[in-house]
Amino acid sequence: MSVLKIAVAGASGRMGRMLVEAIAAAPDAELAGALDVAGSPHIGLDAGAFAGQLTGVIIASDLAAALANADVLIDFTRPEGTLQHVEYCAANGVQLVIGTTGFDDAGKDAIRAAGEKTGIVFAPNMSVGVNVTLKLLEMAAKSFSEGYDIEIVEAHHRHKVDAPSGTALKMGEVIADAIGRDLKDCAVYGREGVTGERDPSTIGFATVRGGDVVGDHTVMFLGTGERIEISHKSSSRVTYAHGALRAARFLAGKPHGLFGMDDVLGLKG
Ligand SMILES: NC(=O)C1=CN([C@@H]2O[C@H](COP(=O)(O)OP(=O)(O)OC[C@H]3O[C@@H](n4cnc5c(N)ncnc54)[C@H](OP(=O)(O)O)[C@@H]3O)[C@@H](O)[C@H]2O)C=CC1
Ligand SMILES: O=C(O)C1=N[C@H](C(=O)O)C[C@H](O)C1
Repeated sequence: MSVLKIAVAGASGRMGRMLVEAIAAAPDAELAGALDVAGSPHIGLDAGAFAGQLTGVIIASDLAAALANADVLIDFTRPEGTLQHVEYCAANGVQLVIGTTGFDDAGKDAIRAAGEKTGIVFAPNMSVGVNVTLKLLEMAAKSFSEGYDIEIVEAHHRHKVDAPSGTALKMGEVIADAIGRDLKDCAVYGREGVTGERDPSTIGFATVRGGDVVGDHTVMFLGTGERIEISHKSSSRVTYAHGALRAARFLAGKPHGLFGMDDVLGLKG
């Protein structure tokens, strides 16, 4: 069995810690590097220290050194950090699994361009459940395109820095595509004051932040006399970590190309 050598960016973060644990538990994967930002108090610690299971890999801030032995970098950090990593990986043939959310259009374009040089899986949510939910939403949206108002509600922990979540935005995009709308034209991000009656062509978003909510998403199709709700709730970040590992395995033998979790999970079409 060949062993996949994986480096983790944001190794001391909520997802980074979970990824280090998941890699340690996987028989076909090995932790090849652990990155964090220069100045982080976690630089110099063993990457497994948070889980009480030493890995022998020290958290460092030198990108080239951390990636020297890596086939793939798994990155759940912040857009500005991820984009630096993307540039380096594209130039040096390191594959990437990107879970970071909150990119602007220029950031997404940079990732698209990097996909011509190295293999990349880029998805705002790596859980199997959310990606199957996206398929359900595509189907539902086609049936509820007339006479139903569409609203997306998401809730996350108090530490989350971007809103709406990348998953909520992806849900909006999938629904808009399915019914021939452009999310850029029809999204409404929150309401306040005298808003007037609801425009039926819009897709509304509402954001809740608080406590330790791992990640909840509900799409409502609100009609006359009935309401359909499609929900996904994460109870542990392990589901994202396992999805990211599946994405890293999927990239083996793919020298370039930009892929989504629908490619990884065989959900396309
Ligand atoms: N696709 C998916 O399935 C999922 C995506 N996410 C996304 O992943 C990202 C991280 O989430 P989470 O782990 O909760 O966040 P955390 O804040 O817990 O962790 C972020 C990590 O990235 C590091 N970091 C911050 N800024 C930079 C930078 N400029 N360059 C390099 N590293 C940096 C942080 O270091 P320090 O602490 O020192 O600042 C920390 O180690 C978010 O965008 C989130 O939305 C989260 C869960 C699932
Ligand atoms: O920040 C998080 O925690 C999460 N972020 C992702 C998002 O923005 O959709 C995925 C998941 O919801 C958890």
